[in-house]
Amino acid sequence: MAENMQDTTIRIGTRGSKLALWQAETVAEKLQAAGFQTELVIISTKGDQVLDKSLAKIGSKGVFTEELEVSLREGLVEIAVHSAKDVQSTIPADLELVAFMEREQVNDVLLSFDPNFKLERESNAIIGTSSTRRRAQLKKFYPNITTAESRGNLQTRLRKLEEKQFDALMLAYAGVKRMGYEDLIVHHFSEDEFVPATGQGSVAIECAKSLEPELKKGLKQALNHTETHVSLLAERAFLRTMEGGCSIPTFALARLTDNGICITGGIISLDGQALLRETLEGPTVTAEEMGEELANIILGQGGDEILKSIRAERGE
Ligand SMILES: NCc1[nH]cc(CCC(=O)O)c1CC(=O)O
Repeated sequence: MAENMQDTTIRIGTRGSKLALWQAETVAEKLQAAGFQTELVIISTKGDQVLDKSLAKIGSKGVFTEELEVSLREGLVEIAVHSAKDVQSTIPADLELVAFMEREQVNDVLLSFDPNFKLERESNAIIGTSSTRRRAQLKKFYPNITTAESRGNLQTRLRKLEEKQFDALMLAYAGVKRMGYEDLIVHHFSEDEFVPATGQGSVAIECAKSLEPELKKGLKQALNHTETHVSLLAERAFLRTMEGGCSIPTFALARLTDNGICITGGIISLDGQALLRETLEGPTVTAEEMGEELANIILGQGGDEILKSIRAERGE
């Protein structure tokens, strides 16, 4: 790292939830190890403030990111830390994603306070989730399950589980692991059936395009995980081409293979009845093209109709 960077303090913008803080602190530690000074700046987002509506109903893009992006633009922070899953597929032209942190295990899990809880195919349990993707996938693969809305941060959702508002709570393994709730896991969903949301399990670092190039380089060196980055390029290109947004049940998961990169992605109708899913393999240099191609295949197979009917149902 350049000598003159040793004194640079990186102000890190983050949401205030426990998970967000864990992620921001992990970023801070990595930056400190690379010789930077750091400071956390907590910023509340619409997604933190509006808790009585589902994410699909809050609707606007960037529910968890917009206020952080404003702070970048106003020069209040040098970087913003996001769950990669929460970052819109197209970010504003004056900002950029400078790094993706190494991905955690990507699958979804079920949490319950009843250690004997077993998820059978015929289960008629009530499962808490606030994700349209998870609800649709549950309807498809576990048709007798009822889902219940569970907005709020992980602690709030666990309280709802404790109050027995549902029998089990469905979450990303990554957040559960980071918060130390692994003891409550009663089921791991397969990532073949429950293909995760784009970016699940990775942390994305955003900055202003105008940040000094040397500093950007230093940040990238300290924080970026190349394999994760390539996978997320493919997944985000898929999402961008699908124009999915966070409340549409699209999904995509890319992984590096011996020969290149493999991406699986698709879309599922809200009632779980129509599921489109395809896999492409190719060289890593074509990661983004593959994401786009995969989306075009899915759209051509009827994905465009599924998107249209979801938007019509919502009155968009
Ligand atoms: N929008 C909520 C959100 N954003 C990131 C995570 C978990 C961590 C991750 O997937 O990286 C979660 C909670 C969840 O889906 O269970």
